[in-house]
Amino acid sequence: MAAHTSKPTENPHLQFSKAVRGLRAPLAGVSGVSCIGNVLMLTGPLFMMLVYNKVLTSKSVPTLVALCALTLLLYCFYGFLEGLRGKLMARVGITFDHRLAPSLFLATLRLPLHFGPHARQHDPLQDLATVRNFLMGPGPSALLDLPWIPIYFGVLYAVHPLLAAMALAGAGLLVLLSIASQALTKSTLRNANQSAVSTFSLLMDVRRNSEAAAAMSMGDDLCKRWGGGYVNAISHARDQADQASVFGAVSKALRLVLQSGMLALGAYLVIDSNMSPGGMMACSIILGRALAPIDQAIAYAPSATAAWQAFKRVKTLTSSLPKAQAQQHGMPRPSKTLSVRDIAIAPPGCAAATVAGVSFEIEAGDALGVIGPSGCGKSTLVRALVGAWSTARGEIRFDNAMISHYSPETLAASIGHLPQTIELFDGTIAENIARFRKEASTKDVVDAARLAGVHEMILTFPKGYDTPVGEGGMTLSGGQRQRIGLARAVFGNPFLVVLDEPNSNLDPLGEQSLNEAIQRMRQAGQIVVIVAHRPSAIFAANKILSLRSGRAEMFGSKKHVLAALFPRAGQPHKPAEVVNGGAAPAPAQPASVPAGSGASPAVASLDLTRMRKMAATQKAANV
Ligand SMILES: Nc1ncnc2c1ncn2[C@@H]1O[C@H](COP(=O)(O)OP(=O)(O)OP(=O)(O)O)[C@@H](O)[C@H]1O
Repeated sequence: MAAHTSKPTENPHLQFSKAVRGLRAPLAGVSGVSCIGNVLMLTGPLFMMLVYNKVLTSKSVPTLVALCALTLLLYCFYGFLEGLRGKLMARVGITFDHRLAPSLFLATLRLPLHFGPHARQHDPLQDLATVRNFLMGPGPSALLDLPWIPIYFGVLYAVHPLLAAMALAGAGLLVLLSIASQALTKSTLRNANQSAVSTFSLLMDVRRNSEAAAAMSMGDDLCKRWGGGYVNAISHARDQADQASVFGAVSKALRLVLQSGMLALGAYLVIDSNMSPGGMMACSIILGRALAPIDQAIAYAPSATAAWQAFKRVKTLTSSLPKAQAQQHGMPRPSKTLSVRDIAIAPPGCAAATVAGVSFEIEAGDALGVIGPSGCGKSTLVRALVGAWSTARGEIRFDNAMISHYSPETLAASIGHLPQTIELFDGTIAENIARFRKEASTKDVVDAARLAGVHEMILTFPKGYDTPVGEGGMTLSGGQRQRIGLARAVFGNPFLVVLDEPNSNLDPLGEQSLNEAIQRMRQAGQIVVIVAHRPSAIFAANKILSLRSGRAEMFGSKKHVLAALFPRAGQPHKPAEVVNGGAAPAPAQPASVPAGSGASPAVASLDLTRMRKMAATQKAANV
């Protein structure tokens, strides 16, 4: 059974259904092996019966030797089949995992974008591991033996109906015990899982923010908070173990009672001349064989329940993630315009929009500066522009085509993004710049680094482009991370490059490189969107979108917007092109913007003096 990996771009739900369907054939094979194995399990009782009834009565040593040889052969074959069944189940588990893991990895990436703060409740890859481990363990084999119980009962019935009745009553009791055990452990298991997930999330947060925790001596308090969830998870695990051991002990005792009861009943039937002593021994063994799968099912019930719950969680999650929309085949890479039409954006997991009523259109060669006070929605807007967050209303179009009509490959090649929090991944500088694309050439990586003005800086590292950046880029300084993040954003000359506060960690040299890079991208016919707090970041921009309280306040050429926002004394207030079809800027009370965020003036966070100076410089330079 060759394990093959799924195409990770497919819908996770589709991939899940495929993986489940893919289990059918191998499980049918394992059932076939189980079937032969269970027939072979009758070897022991038959051997015993023949020894008692034939060999002992005839006192024939050759018959005994022949019987022993045959039994040995059959047991060897049985052993081979058991081994084969175990190996097959291991491969079933691995194949299921391989088919789902890539799409569940992608689903994990999308969780925060879809569920927002509730994303931590899901850990599909951990759930997949639970299912895989169950499939690879002895649990499924025990379950596959269950359908054979009636056949053993049939054999007992053929020997004597009373034996079958007794076995049936015992099996019924064991099944009831198993159902009660499952019902009781189910909620304990769910609670244990929830506590474990929340404890793990906090642990990850602590690891990520260890500097702040250490600097402010938050360790003890964080430990108390983590400990609460941890103790909870552990006590759930203890409850579960307690329940399992009680049920296990009761079922074991019941089985022993049944075994002895069966012997007693057999002895009574022998005394009554209704059965031979060989038959009595054989029936006792058959009963043991008939009850073994039930016993095992009880033993494996907790892991089976955990695997079933994990399986259902993965199923629910994959079906709740948005499906990829139909893409138009052969859509070329965009090269002309970016149009935003009356969009509203709600953060993932939130019902209310924090940005609404934003419209603008920019063309190849434009650089748009997005300005406004903290919390006015700049990052929210650019997250929607790059497709990380979806829009609740309105449209974002590249060259007049909806963004969703482009294939993921085309979008990946057409969009570059430098987020506000620079997120580098554990790998080398070259790998990070190349976005971990295996097929990226060294030339493309160096070109991107040159464009971002970071090539010389990279060469100063002892290992140059092969320098490992560490987890989250921790071996680099903030400014170095930002400049490498810029190189990653411009890698492959994407049509749209979105930079969220790209100069927040840069020195003057870095800012100069940034502005030169923006100028070069404009000349190359790319579109650059820059979110800015510091005026120097929008030096190379030719258009400005001013946001206020989640609404577009002004949009137009930089000269006009800056003149409108910062009129000089005595200078006529020349209004910029007004958005929303000529309507006045919307009142500063958009949907659900938290109170207080609209209180500050539109560009209060920008340094007004520097901004005025810049407006004058731009006017002189006529940018
Ligand atoms: N993931 C989120 N979930 C819920 N609300 C969010 C989320 N991200 C942002 N917000 C809210 O949306 C509003 C806009 O936030 P955004 O980050 O877009 O502002 P910003 O203009 O980029 O601010 P800054 O200049 O400080 O970076 C804020 O009120 C913020 O509280």
